[in-house]
Amino acid sequence: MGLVILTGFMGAGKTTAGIELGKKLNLPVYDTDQLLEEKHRMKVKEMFAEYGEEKFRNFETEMLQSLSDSPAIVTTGGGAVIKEENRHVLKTKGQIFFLHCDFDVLYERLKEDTARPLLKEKSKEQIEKLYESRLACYLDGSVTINTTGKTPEDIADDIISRL
Ligand SMILES: Nc1ncnc2c1ncn2[C@@H]1O[C@H](COP(=O)(O)OP(=O)(O)O)[C@@H](O)[C@H]1O
Ligand SMILES: O=C(O)C1=C[C@@H](OP(=O)(O)O)[C@@H](O)[C@H](O)C1
Ligand SMILES: [Mg+2]
Repeated sequence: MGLVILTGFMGAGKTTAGIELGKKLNLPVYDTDQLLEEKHRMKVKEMFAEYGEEKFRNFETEMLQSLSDSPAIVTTGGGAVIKEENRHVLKTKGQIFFLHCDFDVLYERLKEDTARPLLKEKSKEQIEKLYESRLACYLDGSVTINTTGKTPEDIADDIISRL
């Protein structure tokens, strides 16, 4: 079976749906941001502030490479699939599901957020540009799950029906 990997833009509900999926499939759930926070003993936001995005991306690549391919749910950070190298690693370890969500819905979830460093001081238009620039990476090698208007439980059920 390998890993069941959730990707998608910030706010798509990867972390939340992954927890539901783990409960339903009785599998462990690993959130790569949480693993990085435990390993480096600081929040993602602090890693960006202390080391910058490039170094955070290197930490993220190391983390993805270190994942075992034993059955588990892996919820990634929204930028984990930007690098081709990372997409390749994920494809070899399991099945990738892209949680697609309409941008306006995502924006409503993200507009008050202060935990995600990439949103800081960005306009709606700038965030939408980032979303659009990443779409091809999310689509690469993945099964798309349309999440707009669905609960985390619905999303987990949809993923299970495609396993
Ligand atoms: N299916 C959903 N419907 C409505 N709100 C959701 C859904 N999934 C997640 N959320 C909410 O959206 C926000 C972002 O969810 P999160 O799981 O952290 O997304 P991600 O890990 O993809 O960035 C949280 O406030 C969460 O409670
Ligand atoms: O899209 C991104 O580049 C990021 C998404 C975040 O994870 P979520 O997608 O879980 O918010 C986190 O990894 C970091 O803030 C960078
Ligand atoms: Mg998350």
